[in-house]
Amino acid sequence: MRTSIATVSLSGSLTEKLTAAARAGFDGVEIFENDLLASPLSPEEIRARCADLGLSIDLYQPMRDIEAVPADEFSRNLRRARHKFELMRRLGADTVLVCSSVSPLAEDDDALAARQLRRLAELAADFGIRVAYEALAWGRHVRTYDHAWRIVEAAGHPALGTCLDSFHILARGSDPKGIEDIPGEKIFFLQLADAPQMAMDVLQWSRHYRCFPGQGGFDIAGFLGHVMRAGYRGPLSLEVFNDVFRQAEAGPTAVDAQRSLLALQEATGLATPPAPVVPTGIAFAELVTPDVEPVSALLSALGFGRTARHRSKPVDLWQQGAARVLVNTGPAARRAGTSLAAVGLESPDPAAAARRAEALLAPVLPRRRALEDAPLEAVAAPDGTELFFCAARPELPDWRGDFADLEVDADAPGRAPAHGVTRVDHLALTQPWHQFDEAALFHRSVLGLNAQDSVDVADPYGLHRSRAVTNADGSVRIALSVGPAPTDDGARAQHIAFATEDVVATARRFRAAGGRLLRIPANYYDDLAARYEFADGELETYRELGILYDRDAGGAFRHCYTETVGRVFFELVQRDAGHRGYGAQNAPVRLAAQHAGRPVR
Ligand SMILES: O=C(O)c1ccc(O)c(O)c1
Ligand SMILES: [Mg+2]
Repeated sequence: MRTSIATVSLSGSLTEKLTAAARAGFDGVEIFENDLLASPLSPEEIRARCADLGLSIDLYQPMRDIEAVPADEFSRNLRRARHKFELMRRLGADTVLVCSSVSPLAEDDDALAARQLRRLAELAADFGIRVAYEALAWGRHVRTYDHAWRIVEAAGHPALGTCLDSFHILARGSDPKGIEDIPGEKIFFLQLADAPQMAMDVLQWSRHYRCFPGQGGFDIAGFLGHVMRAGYRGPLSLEVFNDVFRQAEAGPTAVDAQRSLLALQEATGLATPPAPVVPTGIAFAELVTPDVEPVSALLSALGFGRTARHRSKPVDLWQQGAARVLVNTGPAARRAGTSLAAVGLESPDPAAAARRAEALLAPVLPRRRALEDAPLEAVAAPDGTELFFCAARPELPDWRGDFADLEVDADAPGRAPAHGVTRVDHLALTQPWHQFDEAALFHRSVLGLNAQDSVDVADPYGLHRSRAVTNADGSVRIALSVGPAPTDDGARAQHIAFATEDVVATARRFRAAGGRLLRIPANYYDDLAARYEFADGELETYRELGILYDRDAGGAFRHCYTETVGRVFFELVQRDAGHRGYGAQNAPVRLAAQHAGRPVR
């Protein structure tokens, strides 16, 4: 279907918004009046710019406080409307949105509203314009879509129809099934927005927290199903008022928006992009570092062995059990400092995974490879992390073949789980402040992972939000989080959590090998003692080592942390099979301990 986006959803000047919308593949736009008023371009120039960019102007909006008012007020409203219709003619826009009145002058009189909207539609028809009447959730008298439709029906004019906006309908808890009773050709326009579930004033909710479909808590796919069954054939248009998107760069926001519509159309059967190929494991995590000594020291103390070296690049493979860490000291390291730059995802079909990613607008990365290297398909996540799709099947070319084995003597740490690390439990990636919702949608739609609920985590200097995305059996877990300060994205922490079946034993071996664990305050253990009953000596052991403890219905979660190198630190995790969390309970204590251990900012 045709896709459209309201200019209010993107940041920047009108020109920047239009350019971003066109580049992201939108077919049209809703021009918001404020964007036009603030633009130095004339309506004719805006029209020409849109035409050059291949964008149609699908809607002009909003026209406010028109209907159900005293006669003298209404004649002033008609005068105002005539001005706007003349403007729309210059702009080449043929549909205007009229939202239900919030004016104290408006009367609770549907017959009057219908008569005046009919009069407005007659005037609009003279200009070849259609009027789409929308119920604002906070309208003075008209707040529901069925009420707005009753008035439109009573007015009975061909140039008057209704505009359905998913936010207004779902935020009020209206049953969207009744949409199917509206004739499709009378639904003149459809606006889509999602929002996180919140208990707050609906106007504030709408003006600050709307997000793209799939990023909030509404069933937008179910909603769209009703609209399609009603027979609507106009564009799918996004109208998102959001404090973060207003500040973020328009280009990436527009791509995020288009991705949300692709995923939505897939969910409603309106489009069939290549199916998701869900990753089946973490093949490797790749660190880049200009400072290889502390990274090597940490990995050695954790029980990893340097088992292989890339044949043509300055990249070493460190391994323990099925946990593999690539340490890259090449040019990227000098740019980025020590950071987690790439993740190898085991994929049952890497080529199909890449096709899916491309169809969902993930930037496909050039294959940087030497002649003999396995051709790895890779895309960039919103935070810049490179995701490699690695063959999980032995008969396909494998990244591992690019590495030549190093001599590892029988007793040295290496492939055997020397200190008890068996695999990667999860990766934790702090996102740039404005990309949290985008990141969750990206990992769900591009990779086919499931997103868990978002949790708030208090840091001494602000609030973090964290949301995990996982595959069904938990062999791929990525914890996405966002830090407190909008400008403070210089130090976005990242960590790799390694699984062990005995965190106490692994932690002890780590310490014996010279590793240092993050110190946790005694108050934390006093609180643990109050909350849980432990076996004799168990709590004392945790206290001694700095092991944190959490529990849910599925079992226990025990974990501890190493010191930080650059942006990166490591975690050791002992997870009972049924436990689904990541120690969110303990994260404030961990964050405070990490702040205490180094200067803040
Ligand atoms: O917040 C508003 O006023 C507003 C205006 C126009 C719309 O289409 C809408 O959904 C909300
Ligand atoms: Mg709207």
